[in-house]
Amino acid sequence: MDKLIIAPSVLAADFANLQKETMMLNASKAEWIHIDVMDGVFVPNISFGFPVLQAIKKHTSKFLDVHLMIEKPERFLKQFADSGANMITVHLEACPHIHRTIQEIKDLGCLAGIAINPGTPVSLLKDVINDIDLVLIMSVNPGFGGQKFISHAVNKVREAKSMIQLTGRSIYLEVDGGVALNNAESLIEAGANVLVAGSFVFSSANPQETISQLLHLAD
Ligand SMILES: O=C(CO)[C@@H](O)[C@H](O)COP(=O)(O)O
Repeated sequence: MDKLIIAPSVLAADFANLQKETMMLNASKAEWIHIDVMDGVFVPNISFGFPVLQAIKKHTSKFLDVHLMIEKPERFLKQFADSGANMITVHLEACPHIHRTIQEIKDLGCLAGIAINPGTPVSLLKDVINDIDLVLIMSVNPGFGGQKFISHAVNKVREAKSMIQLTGRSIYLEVDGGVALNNAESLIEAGANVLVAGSFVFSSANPQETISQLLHLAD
């Protein structure tokens, strides 16, 4: 099995104490911090943008995994890269010229990821899989934290894993939405190597311990 990475989603953090929450993640075993950007158009919710990313960047050296749930993300790639993104993931459904968008992300010095919604087949990644660094399988319909995990995502992870193996390249396989101890094991078994967890981490009594528990599933 590849090494497992936990990427807590700060969408579920206490925004009034973002510095404290970031410090808590710094002291945890989470290697990445997941940043959910929503525009109220691609998804029916608005979260935050550059100032929040910059504020988090100021207090961490962790890998910042930026998930853009926005229409035409190519308009803002440079600002996200300049604000501290290490990975920029865009939605296949939101990009009319996906290949160009991937190239732009890479030219900015970031890793490039593609996310697909629960209703989007994995097979649509076939023509871009060789160009990307990460596949993000959404296990909820994007827009909100705290939703119920859609179990079909496990089959999609398995399918994406096979597609990745055929490339012979090392590509992160991430799952996002409703991830918790009761489904993480099946996701890991199916081939996921990055787990995003928002409410499960931040609503727990001991978020650092919860992150460690998720990581131990891969032992
Ligand atoms: O992108 C999204 C939601 O659209 C996610 O990153 C959620 O923020 C994950 O939250 P939980 O489902 O883990 O609470």
